[in-house]
Amino acid sequence: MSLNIASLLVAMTLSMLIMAVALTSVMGDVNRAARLGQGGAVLQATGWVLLLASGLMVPGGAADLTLSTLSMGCISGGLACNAAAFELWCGRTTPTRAPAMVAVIMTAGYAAGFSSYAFRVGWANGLLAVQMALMIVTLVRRPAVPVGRWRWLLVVGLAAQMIVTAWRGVLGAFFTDQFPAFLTPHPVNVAFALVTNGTAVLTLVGILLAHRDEAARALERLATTDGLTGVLNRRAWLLAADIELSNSIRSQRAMSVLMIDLDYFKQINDTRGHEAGDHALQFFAMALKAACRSGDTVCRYGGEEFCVLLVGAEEDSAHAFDQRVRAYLEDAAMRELGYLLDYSGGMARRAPGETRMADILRRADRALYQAKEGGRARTVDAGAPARARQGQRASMAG
Ligand SMILES: Nc1nc2c(ncn2[C@@H]2O[C@H](COP(=O)(O)OP(=O)(O)OP(=O)(O)O)[C@@H](O)[C@H]2O)c(=O)[nH]1
Repeated sequence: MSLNIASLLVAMTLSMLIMAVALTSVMGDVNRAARLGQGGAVLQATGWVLLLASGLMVPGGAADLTLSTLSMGCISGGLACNAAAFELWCGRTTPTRAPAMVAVIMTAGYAAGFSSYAFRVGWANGLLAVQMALMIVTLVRRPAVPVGRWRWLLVVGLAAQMIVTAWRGVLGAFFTDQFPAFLTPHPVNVAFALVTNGTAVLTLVGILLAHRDEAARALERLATTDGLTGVLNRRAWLLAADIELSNSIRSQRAMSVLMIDLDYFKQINDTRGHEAGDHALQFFAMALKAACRSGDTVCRYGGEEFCVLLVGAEEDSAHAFDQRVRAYLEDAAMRELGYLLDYSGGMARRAPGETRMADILRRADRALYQAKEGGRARTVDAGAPARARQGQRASMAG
């Protein structure tokens, strides 16, 4: 039986090692969260190798103390890495330090109390169970970004591992005669080896799925946002605008569009360089976003052209938006860019019965052209025709 638990632990360690190596080699170039996940897998596998190696040393000797302490540091450090990885994947940008602090306290306490078997087994397993509880809390809390159902799989695995780990600690600390050595074939020890192995597999699956989720999100971001300014690109904005147009028709809500073209932008590029031009575009996109209310959407329509969809905005609030942006530019452009930045704008609103975004945009574009023709640095309001043309009404009915 003692051979069985030893072989179980060796098999578990081997599979952890294989998974850690596979994980680092198949994932390629990865972000911080995935690196932490890989680091966690490598540390835990190393911890178990060291723990098994410590069993070959003279019990209680210096080598046993060193290897066992290092193994505890690796195992709990690995859990702390995984906890941080899961937090990042759940969209929390600054992971809590609690799991890492527990790892440090556990390893230090383990080394200090190593001479007492009951203490070190109770202490180490108790605090490892606390780390698992912290990871469960991380995964159960509502994520800040959409996360797949994989996290519930991990929660179940971690909960099982936490229970057997805590139970193992209680046995070692208070019922030492039932669990007098690392390889004692107590059912809880066997369950511990099996569950730890199962959770390691689940963690690997979780890491890969989370990595896939994140790659999908990154792809979506790339496909929908403008790389330079971070606002929506034209395609994504037009999709969002169509949805908003339907909402606006259904709820009889107003909707305005402001089409913007920066004035004399070519001069900025020509006199200050392309990088300064890029910086001006970023600054301007930020100014537009800052002036938006919740629900409004900004896009880079192309080159130095932007479009803003003002949800629920009648004439007054659309003009107020335009004024806010102009006031901000007047106040901040010189300070931030070292020169004045201005724009021409064309504004249009949805007419009653109007169902095509293209028609609203066409009016806004015409108004923008008039603003340019009129001397720039102004916004022309095309307003909303009293009612949509006959053809538009027909297409609505169809
Ligand atoms: N730096 C930078 N310049 C860009 C980018 N996209 C377009 N441009 C430049 O924007 C300039 C637009 O020039 P024009 O269409 O003549 O417009 P303008 O100089 O603003 O003149 P008006 O619109 O008539 O006031 C061109 O020089 C483009 O190269 C970009 O991503 N970065």
